[in-house]
This record gives sequence, C-alpha cells and structure tokens, in this order.
Amino acid sequence: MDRREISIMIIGICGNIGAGKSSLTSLLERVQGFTPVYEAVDENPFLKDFYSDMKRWAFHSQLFFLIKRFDFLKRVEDEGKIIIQDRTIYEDVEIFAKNLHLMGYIDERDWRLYRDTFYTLSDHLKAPTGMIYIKCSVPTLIERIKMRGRGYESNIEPEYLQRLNSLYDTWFESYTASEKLVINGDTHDFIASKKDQQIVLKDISDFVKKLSAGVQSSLFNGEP
Ligand SMILES: Nc1ncnc2c1ncn2[C@@H]1O[C@H](COP(=O)(O)OP(=O)(O)OP(=O)(O)O)[C@@H](O)[C@H]1O
Ligand SMILES: Nc1nc(=O)c2ncn([C@H]3C[C@H](O)[C@@H](CO)O3)c2[nH]1
Repeated sequence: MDRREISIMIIGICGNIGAGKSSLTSLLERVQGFTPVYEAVDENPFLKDFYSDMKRWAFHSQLFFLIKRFDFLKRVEDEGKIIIQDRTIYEDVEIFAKNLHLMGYIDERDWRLYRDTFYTLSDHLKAPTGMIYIKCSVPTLIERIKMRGRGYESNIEPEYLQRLNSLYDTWFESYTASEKLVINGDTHDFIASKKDQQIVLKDISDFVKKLSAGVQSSLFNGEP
C-alpha cells in the first residue's frame, strides 16, 4: 500500500451559488494552513454567455467546468497534506448539468455524452475524505450573489437557485462516498462575526479529527 496516498486528506466544500465556499476555503487556508483548490470561475469563457442564453450555452459551459475541474483535481494530490476543494466534481453532474437536462437545456444525446465523459474521467479520481455542505436558503443566496456583484450573475432567478437547492438536498442526503458535515450558512456569518467564525472552525476541526482517526485506522488495518 502506498503510504503517501493514504496520508493525504481531501475535503470537499459543496453548496449552491454564493453559499460561501470560496470564502470558507480561504478562511481555512489562512487559519488552518490547508491547501486550497479554487474553482476556475473567471476562466470559463462560456459563463457570461451561459447566463444570458442558458439553452444555447449549457453544454459548452458544463463541458468546460468538467474538464477544468478534472484537470485541477488530477494534479492535486502532490500539493499538500490537507486539501480543501472549493466545489466538487460531483456537483457538476449531480446538480448543475442534471438541472440543465431537466430544464430541457441539455438534450438526451448531449446528456448521455456528458455523463459518459464524466464517468470516464471520474474513474481516475479519488473520492474526498470528507464533504462539507454549506446549506443556505434562496433569500440568503440572492443577497450574497448581489453583494458579491459579478455582473453576469445579476439575472439569476430565485427559481433557478431553488431548483439547484432541491437537487443539492437530495444529492447530499444520498451521498455516501465520504464523511459529511453540514454548515448552516443562513445562521453562521463566518465573514463578519468572530463568534460564528469560531463556531464554524471548531466544527470543522472536530470533523477533521474524526476524518484523521478514520485515515489512521485504515492505515493501521492496512499495514500489518
Ligand atoms: N456565511 C456567510 N455570512 C455572510 N456572508 C457570507 C458568508 N459566506 C459568504 N458570504 C459572502 O457572500 C458572497 C459569496 O461568497 P463566496 O464567493 O464565498 O460564495 P461561493 O459559494 O464560493 O460562490 P460560487 O458558487 O459562486 O463560487 C461573498 O461576498 C462573501 O463575502
Ligand atoms: N452551469 C454551471 N455549471 C457548473 O458546473 C458550474 N460550476 C459553477 N458554475 C457557476 C455558478 C457561479 O455563477 C459561478 C461560480 O461558481 O460558476 C457553474 N455553472
């Protein structure tokens, strides 16, 4: 067994648009020294067009995100001990692409091609050791998206966020590939409130301890 492989811990942070994933990733980098992997948002040449015409650009945009995410993830394992990943590849397929398919913006043939591509690529990836879901209501998401002020997100409809939220809840409930932790993003302002920040950091630190115990025990069981 490769000792290096099991000594690395990957923690995914999942959640809807504006839930606070990048902010939490950056907090954990600053305070805990975790190695961050950020989403390639600004690099997506289709995103602006996607938000003005979802049907026209859905497939291109999904394919770009998928390839970028895979490209980042396949290189990540050499980069640090505890890796914190701002959005996971599961969300591409289980949330965003699935929603666009359900809305009729990705037709059956493209959906099959996208899923085949996803499964072929994801065969080469390790599941995260732990998954943290920042759960937020739609009004909170809208407020934060507005506050962040990315121009091309200004016409995101509450209904779109609600559809994504429903898919998130269903997917996270059935997700079993790793240990899970939920953070209530409506009630915990880990940006402006020191007290909330401490609560969230403590929850994550306990979660990491639990994950570390799992990694240690699999190391122990695997190495006579
Ligand atoms: N818990 C929180 N309390 C208050 N404000 C927050 C919280 N989390 C994030 N914010 C603010 O909300 C905005 C969006 O946060 P952030 O960019 O981290 O979201 P994200 O989940 O990474 O979004 P995306 O899915 O678009 O990448 C930022 O302006 C950030 O300062
Ligand atoms: N359509 C679509 N599919 C994805 O897989 C995906 N991943 C992220 N995004 C959008 C959400 C934010 O605007 C912005 C930052 O997360 O990028 C996506 N959009």
